[in-house]
Amino acid sequence: MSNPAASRPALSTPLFEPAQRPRIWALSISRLRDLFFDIAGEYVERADLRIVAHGFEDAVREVEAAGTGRPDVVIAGGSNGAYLKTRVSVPVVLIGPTGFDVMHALARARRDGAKVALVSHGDTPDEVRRFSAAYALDVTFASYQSAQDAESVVLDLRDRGIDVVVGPGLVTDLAANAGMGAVFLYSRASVRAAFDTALEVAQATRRETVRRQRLDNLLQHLRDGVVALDAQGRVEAMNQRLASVLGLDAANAVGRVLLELAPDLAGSLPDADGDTFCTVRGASYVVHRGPLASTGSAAGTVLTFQESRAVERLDRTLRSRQRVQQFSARYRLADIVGASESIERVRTLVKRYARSDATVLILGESGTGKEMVAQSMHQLSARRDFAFVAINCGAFPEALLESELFGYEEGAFTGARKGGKAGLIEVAHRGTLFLDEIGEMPLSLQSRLLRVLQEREVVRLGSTEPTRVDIRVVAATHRALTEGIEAGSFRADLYYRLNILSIALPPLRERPTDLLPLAVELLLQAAAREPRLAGRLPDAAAAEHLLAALDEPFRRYAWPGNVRELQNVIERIAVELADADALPQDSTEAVFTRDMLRTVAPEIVEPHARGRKAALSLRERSRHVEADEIRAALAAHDGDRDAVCEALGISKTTLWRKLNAAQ
Ligand SMILES: Nc1ncnc2c1ncn2[C@@H]1O[C@H](COP(=O)(O)OP(=O)(O)OP(=O)(O)O)[C@@H](O)[C@H]1O
Repeated sequence: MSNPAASRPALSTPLFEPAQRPRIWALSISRLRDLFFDIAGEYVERADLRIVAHGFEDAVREVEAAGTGRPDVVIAGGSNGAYLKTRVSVPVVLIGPTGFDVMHALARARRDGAKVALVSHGDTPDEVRRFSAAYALDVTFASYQSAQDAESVVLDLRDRGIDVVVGPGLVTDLAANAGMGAVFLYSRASVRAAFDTALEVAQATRRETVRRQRLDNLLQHLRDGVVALDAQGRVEAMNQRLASVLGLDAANAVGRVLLELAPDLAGSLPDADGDTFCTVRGASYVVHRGPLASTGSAAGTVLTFQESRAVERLDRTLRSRQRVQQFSARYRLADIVGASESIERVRTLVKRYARSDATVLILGESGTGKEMVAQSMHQLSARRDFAFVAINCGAFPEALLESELFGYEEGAFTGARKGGKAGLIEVAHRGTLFLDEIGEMPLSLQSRLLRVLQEREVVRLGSTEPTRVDIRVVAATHRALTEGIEAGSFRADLYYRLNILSIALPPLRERPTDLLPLAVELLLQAAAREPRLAGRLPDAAAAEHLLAALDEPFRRYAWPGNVRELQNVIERIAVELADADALPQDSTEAVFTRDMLRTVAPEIVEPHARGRKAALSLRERSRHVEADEIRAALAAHDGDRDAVCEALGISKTTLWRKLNAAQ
């Protein structure tokens, strides 16, 4: 079996596709051309080879006229090669005679005549002189610099009695014309060596060209303006982006001093490596300066120009993203407990409205689960992968609510954070914005919110630039907004914008069948948080068994605080249960739990009993304890409400409510 790796070309000598073979031109107007033809056949597979019968200025013209079809490298000998080297824009490989060539040519010349001259372009190489001395050869050395020179050198040698001339093509052609003997200096080996070198140079040039093109492409694709400068501040490369910013032609800029091309930049570019702000033609840029090191030459500089606005926008997006992580919906539809007809209706509406993008108004007394419904709807909607942002419109003073909702630019007001801040409307982009207690929103903000709903754009405080937002708004209220409209505290047009779809949440007292299932679920949740209850309430059946005796007093109670109030009662029961040594296993159970209820919430068991006052004061006491705890946490967290909510495991709304409830 053949080994495929063996047939693979070595990496250092890549084989080019026919269309990509290096283009090599061999240029000569002398007998050198015959040698080119002789060995060209050996290279046709590896190069796109052309033998051109031109030399000197004609050859330069031919090469440059070829444009993109220009050779990658040219091969030439003698004075022609030296002439081309400084005049064509591609590398020139010179054919040089080997020591063997010289020896061989001189030996042949001696056979043809007694007096021999070796004519070389430029100075005669030292090794040739040494060789000739070592073998006591009687050889005259002569050299020429240009084609014109060559003729007079040859004629002079003839006049000096030289019989045979050894030299490059042009010299031997002239010698033959002058009736002298002529021995061509170059052998096949020296031409072959030149071809091999040309191939290597061409391949390296090709690789370099490809690399340069890639780099150039990369440079052109950058959204920032980029310029590379040499140690003297001259442009080595500039991308189109920066050329447009500076109003320059990128190609013409290369080789010229940047500050002469764009004098406006003088004084505003960074002096050392780092960043600075600079204004170009009315727009502000963040300019970064970095070193451009290259071996063998003084270090240059690379400057990148980033539009300040783009940096700001990016910063905004990043900040928003970070905040989005804090804004996610915890509740799902399955968390909504209850099998009553009214709760089933709520579930149906949540599912239906989740498919729509229209604004929803949720109506319901405090603690009926309005936020839970809003979160469930978000979770079921196509926006579920984006933020669910909730804000209690009654929980903040007007100025704070405004900056929280709409965000602000740096310097918009005293104390405005550096870099500004995205408002919650922006944070909710592509997600849901839940405006709790919308009825409490101050009138001035109602107008701004209305504009956001109409235009789907938000303008930060202190800014004039609107930012597009794609949000779904869900608002909630515990009081009839129509009353607010009549009282002049709520805008009618905003009400109609909000009340497109609506869900009314029934108070707990209107769905007595949900009481026990809710109590069971809440007790299991409380037990899960209470290590002393671990294992003592293994499942819903055990919890239901324990709470069954409370169903009847629960049904008689009005639950003004709805599910939240029930939650508090169950929480207290859980604490009592945790304190009790063991749960009763027999018929004393009902007495046990009712007694417990009487202790933790006497107002439920005996609504009109004397104990009510005491019970209320008990509730008040617990509220104060909670509020004190929250205040202590706020002090410990330097007033950072988010941190406090995180630490205490409560929502911002709850935090606000608990603080207010104890007032
Ligand atoms: N049907 C339900 N099933 C389970 N838990 C519920 C249900 N309804 C409400 N809750 C719980 O009651 C508490 C209050 O719910 P939520 O905060 O959603 O009410 P709200 O109507 O938004 O209250 P407020 O108007 O006071 O802000 C939450 O802890 C929630 O988990």
